[in-house]
Amino acid sequence: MLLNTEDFRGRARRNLPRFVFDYIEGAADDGHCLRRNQSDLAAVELTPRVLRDTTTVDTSIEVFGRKWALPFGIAPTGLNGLVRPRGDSLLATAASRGGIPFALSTASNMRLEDVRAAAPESVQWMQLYVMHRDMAGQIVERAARAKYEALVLTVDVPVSGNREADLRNGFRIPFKPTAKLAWDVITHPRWSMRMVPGGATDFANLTATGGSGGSANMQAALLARAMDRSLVWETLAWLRGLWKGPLLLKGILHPDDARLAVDHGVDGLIVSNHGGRQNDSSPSAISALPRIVAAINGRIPVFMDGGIRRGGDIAKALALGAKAAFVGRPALYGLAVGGAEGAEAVIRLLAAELVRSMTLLGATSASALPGTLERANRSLA
Ligand SMILES: Cc1cc2nc3c(=O)[nH]c(=O)nc-3n(C[C@H](O)[C@H](O)[C@H](O)COP(=O)(O)O)c2cc1C
Ligand SMILES: O=C(O)C(=O)c1ccccc1
Repeated sequence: MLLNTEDFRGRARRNLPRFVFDYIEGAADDGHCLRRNQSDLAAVELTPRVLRDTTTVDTSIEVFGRKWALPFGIAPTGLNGLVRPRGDSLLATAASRGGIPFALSTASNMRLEDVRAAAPESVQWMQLYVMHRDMAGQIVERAARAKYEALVLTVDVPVSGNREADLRNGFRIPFKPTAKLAWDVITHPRWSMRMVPGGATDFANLTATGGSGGSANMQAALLARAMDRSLVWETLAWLRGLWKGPLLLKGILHPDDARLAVDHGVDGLIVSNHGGRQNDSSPSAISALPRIVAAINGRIPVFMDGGIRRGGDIAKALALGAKAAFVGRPALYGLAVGGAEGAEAVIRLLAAELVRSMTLLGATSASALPGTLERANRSLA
């Protein structure tokens, strides 16, 4: 029975070749940061308020003038086409059915225009990696034309984190097929067969989110996470010139960086340690959140991701001041288990858990959740 996201994780593990599952699970170094994301969420206490009318619980929020049915979205993840062919459009479809936003990674296996076409009416954001500024400029221009509504610049990958499982599996650049990889693929025939009609070529065509602009060099740079390391705060003016919509920074953990972001005209922040995949000594996202919320003091919306596995975790993020949370791996578990339907099932599961949590807490709207946080919350001391 698939009762929770952990059940989906177990099923995904069986369905996927080992190198794909390990890539999804991938954490930096010893996985301390990855585990911290979840253990610090587990330690947060919310104190119920009782005898409040909870006949109706409203989970919706408004972000940049758009309504979200639920206070969470799907985080940008690269190489979704490895999980399922056309994985990006399947996730976009699932998000659209759930009334939540989908963020497309620069490292998508599909053209950004095609992903937008899968869910033209729903909220879709574009995540940006800058390997080369010309290339980034082209992606931004295309994203604007395809009506992506916000641009998310990820700032915590100046270089790839050290993912030793990927190295051991031979899943790296330069890519060399090995007997071990071949065995991995052969022993997962359902996955392999799905890849045959086009998925494999999708993957071979990883084109920096869409074809035209992506030279072979750029693709290799993206896969190796070889980013332009000369990006600095002043560079944001260049992006602001290219992109007129909301601009967010993803991967902020230090309150001083949060203040700098506001000073440089950024419209939103995603507090994140990249799901524990980058710097292993980083604080958990949930523990970094309150200090950043305090530094921002309501000037721009603050989002978070990292370790969300239950609807109750979303309630905790909102209680600590996040406007909404994002989920990375759980959406991929759903995708691996059942395509768009599987991802939608994960969204519905998290939604049902969230509504139950809010009802138990006596919070009938997202904005009521901070009130369930007691001053003397032991877990936040
Ligand atoms: C397989 C995988 C690929 C990812 N690729 C990207 C990416 O291309 N761009 C990005 O900004 N973040 C990427 N992330 C980070 C996610 O956006 C998000 O920060 C993280 O997954 C949240 O943690 P969670 O998986 O515990 O929910 C990736 C994460 C995973 C698991
Ligand atoms: O693995 C990741 O976390 C990630 O951000 C990424 C970057 C480039 C290509 C694929 C994934």
